[in-house]
Amino acid sequence: MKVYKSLTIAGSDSGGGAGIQADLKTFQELGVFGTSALTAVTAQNTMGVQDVFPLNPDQVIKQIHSVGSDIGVDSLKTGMLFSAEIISAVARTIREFKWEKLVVDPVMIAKGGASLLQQQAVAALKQELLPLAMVLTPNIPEAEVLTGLSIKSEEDKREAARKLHGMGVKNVLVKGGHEDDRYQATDLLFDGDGFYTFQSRRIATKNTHGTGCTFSAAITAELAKGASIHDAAATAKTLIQAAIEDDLNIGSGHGPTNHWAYNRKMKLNR
Ligand SMILES: Nc1ncnc2c1ncn2[C@@H]1O[C@H](COP(=O)(O)OP(=O)(O)OP(=O)(O)O)[C@@H](O)[C@H]1O
Ligand SMILES: Cc1ncc(CO)c(N)n1
Repeated sequence: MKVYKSLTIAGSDSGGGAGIQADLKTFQELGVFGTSALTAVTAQNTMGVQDVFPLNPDQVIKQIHSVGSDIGVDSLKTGMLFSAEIISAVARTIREFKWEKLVVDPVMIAKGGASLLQQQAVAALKQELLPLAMVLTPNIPEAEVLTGLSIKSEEDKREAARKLHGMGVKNVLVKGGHEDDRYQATDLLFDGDGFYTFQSRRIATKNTHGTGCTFSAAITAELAKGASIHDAAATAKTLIQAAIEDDLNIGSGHGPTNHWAYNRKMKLNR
């Protein structure tokens, strides 16, 4: 049996809903062996981020080398990277290993408003990491920071996606979770040629902690198995919909989604 492997380079969420924990659970749900390189430890729960302890770039790089030199990497994703120094070191290492199936989730701010990326690191993200990305998955506020555009309409989303593609990203997937739409959650993919939308019913819930991490981890796992970006995005959208729908209601703030809901839903639909 061929074993597919995905690596996540991201922060730890002690609350288990986002970051490395969400990524590994999602890889598992999609039948992919998950490995990780931690960039930071956060003390975090459904109420917010209580503290952030970044690792130094050498500590991050050593973990990536340990995984890359022995276990192997079919695809990888980045999440919380925190500083320009970590971004530069990670970009250098990805170039060294010549990994191509890279999903960059440009994590900037946690739900409660805590900063997961230093402001001065945005330039490094744009210059060093975006040109290596096979897929970039910004939410609307992240797409605004990266492009300097204000995104209010579907056409604005398209313009932002075109601009990000111009920065060297092969496929741009602008997520619609933050949109002011009561009925639909619509994600937009631009592959350099055409636009594709992935739409679902918007679920009325406060328990959406880690949706972005889970969504980009699902894309990463599907790419490892050889899926096209279009198919990977479709699977990720189905998985995140099932995970949000199956409300766990953990904690008293923004709770996590259910990372094992997808397979159960697929079995029921069979
Ligand atoms: N209430 C909702 N109902 C259905 N789908 C949703 C909802 N909120 C988000 N999504 C979907 O979840 C995925 C992640 O989108 P979102 O824009 O919330 O990412 P994010 O802001 O990076 O998440 P986070 O920072 O909380 O991890 C997208 O596919 C989006 O359409
Ligand atoms: C560690 C970590 N990564 C990403 C996010 C974004 O959801 C978070 N809240 N925490």
